[in-house]
Amino acid sequence: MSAVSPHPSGASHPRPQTDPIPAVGEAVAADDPLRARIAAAVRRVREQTPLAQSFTNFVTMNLVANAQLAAGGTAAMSFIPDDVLATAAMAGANYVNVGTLMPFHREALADIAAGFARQGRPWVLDPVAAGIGRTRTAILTAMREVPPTIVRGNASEILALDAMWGLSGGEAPAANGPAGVESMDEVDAAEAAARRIARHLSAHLPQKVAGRVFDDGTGPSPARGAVAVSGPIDLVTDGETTYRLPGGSAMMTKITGAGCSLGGVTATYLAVADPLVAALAASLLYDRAAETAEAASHGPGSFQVAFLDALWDTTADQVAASPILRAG
Ligand SMILES: Nc1ncnc2c1ncn2[C@@H]1O[C@H](COP(=O)(O)OP(=O)(O)O)[C@@H](O)[C@H]1O
Ligand SMILES: Cc1ncsc1CCOP(=O)(O)O
Ligand SMILES: [Mg+2]
Repeated sequence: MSAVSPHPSGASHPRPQTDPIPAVGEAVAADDPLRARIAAAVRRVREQTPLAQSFTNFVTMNLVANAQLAAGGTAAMSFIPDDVLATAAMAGANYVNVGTLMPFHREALADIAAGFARQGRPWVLDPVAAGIGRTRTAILTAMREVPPTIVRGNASEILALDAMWGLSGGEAPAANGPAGVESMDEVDAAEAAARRIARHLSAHLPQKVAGRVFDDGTGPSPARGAVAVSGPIDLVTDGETTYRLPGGSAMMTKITGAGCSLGGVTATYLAVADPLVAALAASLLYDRAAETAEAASHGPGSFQVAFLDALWDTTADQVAASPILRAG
């Protein structure tokens, strides 16, 4: 379907097409326990208003905070290591996004990642524009030994991080490389890299993170990290199983911060759920909210407003009832 949105001036601006794309895998059954865990995470965020702290870029920081609040959480943005680590002691989870870099970020983020590992704090990394620039490469490379709990990025960023961390055992996965903050690679091209990164995160989970038990009694399962690869069909994996999440709206590519704020909301869910459920719940909430927002808007400005409202309005049952495909 490619709706052409009539512009008030009478001009028309073709909207990006959200094509129904066949995805691989078998449909997760309506009564699968995973769906109940996803619904419980969405409800817990709305009931508990968890704090997820963000060290994030200056371009989309406001949308990150507003999306976290619309999903039911609270926000705090910090940059100085002692401030970040003091706040981490009271936050349910944390978020680091390397979109815009300043000279002090290299030392600060090394201290922060080491502090999260030492304190056993869960955190999400969005490796924005991974592969671009010596400073960003040094920052992301240094995280290899003190990695996050979840990585959320587009396909090019995931491929670049896998290569940067040397996880492919020398096999250089074919990658087109990022075009700034946008992806030039297909989501499925990043599946093997995402699974390798998820297994690396699992092997480095601090005991305090791995041992978390949640209100619904879930955990500590064999705790695993998770990787979310965003795009036309999102892909989420814990390194053992891969889930594909069709749907959403291509209008998300016309607002800046869709991916950054998805990382922030993933951290909000990580405060109350295990990494896999947190990554699934956030990605599914975004897809359902984007569909609602596309139907209620006529351009990127009204889309972003409608999207925030839809993050607020989409119910736990709607998120849990989403199309989810599971592959080995
Ligand atoms: N072509 C598309 N169709 C539907 N949803 C999309 C499309 N591209 C991106 N999205 C959605 O937009 C959000 C941000 O993803 P993406 O644009 O890949 O991140 P980034 O902005 O970090 O590159 C995700 O929720 C993703 O599902
Ligand atoms: C445009 C831009 N430049 C540096 S960070 C940023 C925002 C990227 O946001 P997203 O990855 O969500 O599109
Ligand atoms: Mg991004």
